[in-house]
Amino acid sequence: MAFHPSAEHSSMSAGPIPVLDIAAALSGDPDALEETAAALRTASEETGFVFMRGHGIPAEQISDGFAAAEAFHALPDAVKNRWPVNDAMEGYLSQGGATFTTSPDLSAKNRSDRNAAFFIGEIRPDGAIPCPDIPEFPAFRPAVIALYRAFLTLSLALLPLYARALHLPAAAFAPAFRNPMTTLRLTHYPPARYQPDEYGIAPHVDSSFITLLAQNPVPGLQLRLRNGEWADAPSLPGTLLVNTGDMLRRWTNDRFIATPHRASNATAQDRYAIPFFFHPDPDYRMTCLPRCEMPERPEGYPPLTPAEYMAWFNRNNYRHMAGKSA
Ligand SMILES: O=C(O)CCC(=O)C(=O)O
Ligand SMILES: [Fe+2]
Repeated sequence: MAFHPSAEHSSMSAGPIPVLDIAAALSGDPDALEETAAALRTASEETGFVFMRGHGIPAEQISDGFAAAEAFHALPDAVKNRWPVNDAMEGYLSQGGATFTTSPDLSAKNRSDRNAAFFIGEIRPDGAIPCPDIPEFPAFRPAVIALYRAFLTLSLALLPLYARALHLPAAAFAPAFRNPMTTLRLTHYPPARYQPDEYGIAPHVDSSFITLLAQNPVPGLQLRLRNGEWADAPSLPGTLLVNTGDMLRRWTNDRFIATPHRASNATAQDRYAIPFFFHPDPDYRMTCLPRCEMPERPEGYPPLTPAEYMAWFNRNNYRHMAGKSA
């Protein structure tokens, strides 16, 4: 792993990915908020991925999440299929159920993605997290709920940083995230020998505003740099890997980039991944953010709601959603 510390924390990077310590900004120090937001602006304009340190989520909560993912996927199919993935994208999607194709320039003719995933969907208006209780595995629900809540709390706490990174008032995003669309995904990539055009997860950009990805001890994630080359994401213990999704890219009129990425498991061990996808409220109309106007597209993209975006995204990526309109 290439790791180049320097005097300025804002200019550290791990391989191609900048490393940002967010602790001081999250503590409410206004100078730290500005300094960290400036570094986040550069990372979001140039890389689209950033390792965040000082996020405050205990390592134990994350390792409990990985243990839950591993134990869930080890359950017999008959147990996992008690919660087949539904139209709200909640539940178990067995291998063969998805081919990521919403980025057609990246993945025109892919085979099915070689992963299975369990999706824990939207938090309910009363605050409940829709995670099933698995009698065969009682630790599952508490571990998943703790991690979901930690990721949700952190995502909300990052909004002032993203707002300042865009030169907006710190509270600018608050009205768009009153009841955010969020999904926690527990993915299993078994060891595999891949055919051409076959991946653990095919090249794609995430649908999200941002995605938080639990730091993964097993390699396999690659991102496509702006020069077109695919680079390995290094492992950086104690951090979270945060990337800009397509909604934030579109909302900022391409000022922040959504970087294509893909994952495969070429190791001899099982690989698990835990991304948390954070979107604005389903019915919030995203119109071009102030200061993101550009001469070639002065009004930005046409207004769009996350619900409309997700209907398109799910229809095109997941077999059971094909042909569904909302
Ligand atoms: O497996 C990984 O490391 C990343 C997974 C991913 O990109 C996704 O689920 O959207
Ligand atoms: Fe992704």
